[in-house]
Amino acid sequence: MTAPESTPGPHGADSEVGRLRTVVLHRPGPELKRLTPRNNDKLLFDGIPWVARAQEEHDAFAEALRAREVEVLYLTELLTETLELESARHHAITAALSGLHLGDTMRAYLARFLREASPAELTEYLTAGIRNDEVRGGFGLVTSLLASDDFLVDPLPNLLFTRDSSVWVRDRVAVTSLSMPARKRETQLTELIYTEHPRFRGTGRIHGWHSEYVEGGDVLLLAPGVIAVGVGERTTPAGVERLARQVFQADLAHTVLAVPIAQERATMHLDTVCTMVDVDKIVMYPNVADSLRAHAVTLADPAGGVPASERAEAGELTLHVAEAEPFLVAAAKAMGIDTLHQIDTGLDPVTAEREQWDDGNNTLALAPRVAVAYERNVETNDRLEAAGIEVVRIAGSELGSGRGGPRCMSCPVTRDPLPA
Ligand SMILES: NC(=O)NCCC[C@H](N)C(=O)O
Repeated sequence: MTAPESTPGPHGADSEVGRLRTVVLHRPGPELKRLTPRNNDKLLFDGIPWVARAQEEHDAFAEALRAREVEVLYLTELLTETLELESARHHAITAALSGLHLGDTMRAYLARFLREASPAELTEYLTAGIRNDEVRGGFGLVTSLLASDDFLVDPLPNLLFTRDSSVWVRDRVAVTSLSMPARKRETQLTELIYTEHPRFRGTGRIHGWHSEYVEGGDVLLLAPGVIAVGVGERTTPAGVERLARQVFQADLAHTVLAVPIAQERATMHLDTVCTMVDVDKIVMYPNVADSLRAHAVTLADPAGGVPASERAEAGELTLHVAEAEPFLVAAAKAMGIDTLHQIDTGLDPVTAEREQWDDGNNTLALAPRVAVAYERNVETNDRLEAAGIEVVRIAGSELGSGRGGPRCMSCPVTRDPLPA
């Protein structure tokens, strides 16, 4: 079988706010129906979403993007198209069955079963998972000893948050490496799409799911050449070092700001505390604003005359790590602007805390000064408007139960470059 022909790119993004052209979303599907009060914590949801309503909310989000002439690509459609290719099917099935919990009998049965599935069925099995009581063969010790509702292939309810499993940096895509066990398999799928789908085949890649932990929600393209990376519950110090080396080597950035954030669920990613809404404006959780600091990481001796790619080959890529400075100061310096203006979430600490929890800071910029935000964060949205930002409000009562907002739920594939 062959996948449909499609015209590639140009794809890429060099900021958070250049006009958004193409985005990858995931419409919530059967994987959300796997959530129960017994497994929701492990699967990183704070509640049990009403799936039909979550789909309605998500459709309205996609419609708001299309109304602004943004091309919406769906992850499952890309995956199904990718799985029309025999090599992709083979990789996907092998990776999904690599877990040591299966045992040989069940693994062999599932491999045969999945090989016979159509591309659309295979997409569903890979995303919604397979439960022990759903299989019709492969019975043996593992089937008998596992509980009937144990998963043989885990569901991926957090696919909804397409931001985290890949990030475009200029014309390269970084397939990320997710730290939480419940999310690890997601990047097997994004890597497959970017490797095999005709639209993306040949795209230059950095990072990868075997690399040190970096999650897309921690990566903010503050300006062309300047990337902020949160280091906390998800992205590790080694992860930001690896990413910095790769972006310097490929000449994708001149500065990476390593930003320590509290290792807590409320601040799991940098984009839960701040997101860019204009070339020089950031919406930020005021309760952390004063304490947020950053180490500017640059290439040591960047003017040494030898290109970074050659120095990397020679094993000589030395990083310079500056002393930590207040985040806004370090960011403005690296961006070459006088001030990175902060817009606060909420008016008082309690409102700010509530709206931060409900992803008030997690906005998706469609262009400079135009951002999608959850409607529920009334105070933050008012403040954004007072600062001259057009707010495109969407409902998120069900979508938000996984703790992610419009930025988390979107992977920008193409943005217009910012005017020089
Ligand atoms: N960028 C983001 O902040 N993504 C939200 C991810 C939520 C998901 N339930 C998680 O815990 O990983």
